[in-house]
Formats: sequence, structure tokens, C-alpha cells
Amino acid sequence: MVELIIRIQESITVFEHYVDVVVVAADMIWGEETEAILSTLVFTDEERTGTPHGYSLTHRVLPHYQKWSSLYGETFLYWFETRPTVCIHDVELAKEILSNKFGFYAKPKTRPSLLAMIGYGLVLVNGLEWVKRRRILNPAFSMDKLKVMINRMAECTICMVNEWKIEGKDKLKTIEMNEEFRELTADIIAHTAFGVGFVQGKEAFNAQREIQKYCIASSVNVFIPGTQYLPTQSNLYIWKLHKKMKKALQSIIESRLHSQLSDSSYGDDLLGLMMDASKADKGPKLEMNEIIEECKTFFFAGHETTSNLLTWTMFLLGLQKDWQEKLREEVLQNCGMEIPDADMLSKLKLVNMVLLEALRLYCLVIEVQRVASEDMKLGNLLIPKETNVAIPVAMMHRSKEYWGEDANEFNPLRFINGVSKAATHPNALLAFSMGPRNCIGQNFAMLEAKTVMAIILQRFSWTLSPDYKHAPANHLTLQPQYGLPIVVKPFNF
Ligand code: HEM
Repeated sequence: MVELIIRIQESITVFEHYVDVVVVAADMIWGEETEAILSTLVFTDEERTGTPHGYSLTHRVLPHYQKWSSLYGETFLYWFETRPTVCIHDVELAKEILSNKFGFYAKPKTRPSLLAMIGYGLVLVNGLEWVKRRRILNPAFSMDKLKVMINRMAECTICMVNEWKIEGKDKLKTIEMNEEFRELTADIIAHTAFGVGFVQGKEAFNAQREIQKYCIASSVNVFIPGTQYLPTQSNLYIWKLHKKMKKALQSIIESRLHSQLSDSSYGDDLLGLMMDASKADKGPKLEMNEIIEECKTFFFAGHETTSNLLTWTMFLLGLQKDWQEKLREEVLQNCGMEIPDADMLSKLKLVNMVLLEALRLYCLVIEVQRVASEDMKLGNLLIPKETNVAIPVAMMHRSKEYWGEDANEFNPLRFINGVSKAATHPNALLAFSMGPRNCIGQNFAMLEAKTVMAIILQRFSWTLSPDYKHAPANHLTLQPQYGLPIVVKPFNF
């Protein structure tokens, strides 16, 4: 306790120092100058033909952390809005935070616009509410269930690649892959989790996408609590979109209500499990409004991340032609031209290594945040209750301390002996986070990414288009700011 008081006093005495930091933050995050600098941080032609991923990602997506860690060391404290935030760069400390089983490091509060988009679902709920929902939803992601979904994932992918067919053997076609993958992964999650196609889910996806754009644009503004209730032009717009999304989701749920199976269950996909839980007499129960919130969560989390994993993988293989060739050989050896099944996918070791390397270099969730719900001791730090802790995963994934001198290079072979042996710390890869609140959809995402990559590798070779501009941007997940134009060349199929 005494130590804690001393610590708080220390905090107060160095408050002026923090104010300095906030000023740096204001300049670094919100300044027009920063905007101008960021917009010019696109790699030049020469750099693009070299190894753009060799350039630090941090200076584009976490420029303020880069600056502060060079000024104040790897662990530092800053204020964001009214809340103090400690930035933790050490994997062992990150593990301690993320593995806490008692909920002492909870999910922090979210801005209302983000809440409207992603829903108050599994990603954001805390405490017993989270325990209840995770228990209900876990069975939808068992390996047995996921294996059955591979066929559906493959069907959606084949529909997509059939559109890429070009008359004439040597013809080339340019495709904007980021948008293409966004539609594909939306189609896959709509089918596998909700039993509807992209077309039925489209209303909800489109409304969600519009709210996402607003969230990205407004994330640099300081949020004043209470303003979310004012009928401002932007609030009216968000409310309208939110209503539209809710209506679309309700209609998906209602059509399932009319299609109860003979065993009086609603099916064993994600939506079916949630609806069964809504009429459960015993065990955890879900209310209809909770189901709607979970639908929003899974519509978003279930496709946005995987589409960007596929995008960055295509990008890396577009640059590393030797790896593209090695992967194609592996796929043809294990799957031939057949639609891959679970057994075949499990043999695609090189594909798996490349996906892991893509997740490391272009980590999609660039930062994980928690808030201490009690006074906590963390290593030799004392974290007062209500303090945020930020884990800058994108920065840690490029740390030479954990990944060696080639931390900024593309080297999938580092994963040859598995994830835990790839770095100096077994938990250095935090792409799916870790501990009780790790990503529930990670096996789904990896199976989906392998299926899609296998089908593309069987049928096409590709290079980056000369129009590609290398500008990774954090739009809730890491994506190429100007898309990913790829030039594809079909094999005869
Ligand atoms: C490459 C793809 C994906 C990546 C990189 C990814 C990453 C993550 C990360 C880092 C977290 C933890 C966030 C935190 O601790 O604050 C998370 C949580 C979560 N993810 Fe994913 N995810 C991916 C795919 C998916 C898919 C396909 C789904 C659903 C089908 C999904 C659903 C969720 C949910 C519901 C949570 C919250 C889990 C909980 O708190 O219990 N994710 N994801």
C-alpha cells in the first residue's frame, strides 16, 4: 500500500512530464502536420521493388509509441483522454496480463460508435457475462464442426476465382484483392455461422462498413462523454445505419425462427447455438437482444481480420516469387487439383508457416488493451485500479530482442519447429492474443486462409501491380490504405 502511495505521488510529481507527452501525442496523433507526414509515408518505386516489409511498420501505424519508447524507454505511461495508460513491451509481462484468469485485467470501455458497429458481444463483455457467452459459443468452434465447414469455404472461393477466368492462356488481369477478399470472407462467415449467403447478409455488412468508416475517421477526435446522445448530423447518420443493420440481422434471426429442425433445435452453427440457448430452461440463457449484439460481433470479427490476413499473404507472395512457387508445389503435391479437405490442409506445412509469418509481419490487431479492475502488481510495476495497459503487438512482432536480427525480414522458416520455438520467448507471437480471452475464431481463420490460398495457388500465379502503393494503415485492423492491386495469370484449369 505504502509502495502504491509512493508510486501515485511519483506519478503526480512527474505529471508535468506527462503533460509533455500528451502534447507530443496531440501533435503526433491529431496534428495536421502528422496527417500530412503520414499521407506521404508511401514507399517509393525503388523501395517497393525491394522488400517494403523490411521497413518498420511501427513508424506508420504506431508513430507515437515509436517516439515515446525512444524518449522514455520501452515501458512508459501516457494519458489518453482522461485515462492513464501504461504501455508494456515485454512479452513476459504481456503474458501475465493476458493470462489472468480472474478478470483483473478487463476489456476497457469502448466509444459508442464502435459499440454500435461491433456490438456489445463476446469481444467487449466482461466478467460473468463473458463466461456465460464464451461457454455457449465455444462449441461452434470445435475442430469437428470446423472441418465440416471447409467444403463451404471452398465453394465460396471457387465462385470467386471463377470470376477471374480470362480468355486466352497468356492473358493477365488486375484485381483489387483487398476488396475481393472482404466480400469472400463475408460470404463465408454469412454461410458458415448464420446459414445465409452474402446477398442476404449484404444489408448488415454494408451498414456495418459505413459505421466502420465513420469510426476510423473519428478515432482521431477527442470523445466528450454524453455527446453520443446529441442529435448531431453524424449521430443521426450512425443511428440510421445502426437501425438498418439491426433490422437486417433481425430478419436473418426471424427466418431461422421459422426453420426449427425435427429435434426442435435451431441447428448447430453459431446462430443455431445462440437461438437454442435463448429457449434453454437450464444452463446459460441468451436474450434476443444479446443474440443481435453477438451477430454484429461475429459479422465483423468473423471476416474483417481474415480478409486482411489473406490480403497480406497475397502481397508477400507477390513479392517473394520463390516462396509462391514452393507453396504451389506443396499444394499440388498434397491436393492435386482437388478441392482441399481437412486431411490435405493439415499437410500444408509451408502454407501454414507463410500465414504465421504474414500474421507476424502484418499483425492485424496492432494493439491489445486492458484495464486493471484492481490495484495490480505487474513485474516490478504497480498498476493502480482503472489504469489502462496497452500491449503494442505490432511493435513486439518486429522486435529484434525476440525475433533476432532479421525481425523485419520475411522468413517463414523461423516457424519450422512450431510457433513456440520461433522466437526467444514461446509466446512472442500474439496475433491471436493469448489466455482466456484469446481469439475464439483462430482455428476457423487459419482453416479458411489455408483453403482459400490452396485454391488460388492451384489455379493462378500473381505479381504486385505497378500501381500498388505500400501504405499499411490501421483501420481497426491493419490493411493496405490504397488496396492491393494484383496482376493474376491463370493456369489452364
Ligand atoms: C486472422 C484472423 C484473426 C485474427 C488475427 C484475430 C485476432 C484476434 C485477437 C488479437 C483477439 C483478442 C483481442 C483482445 O484480446 O483484446 C481476438 C478476439 C476475438 N476474435 Fe478474432 N481474430 C481473427 C479471426 C476471427 C474470426 C474468424 C472470428 C469469428 C469467426 C473471430 C472472433 C473473435 C472473437 C469473438 C473474439 C473475442 C474473444 C473473447 O474475448 O472471448 N476472430 N481476435
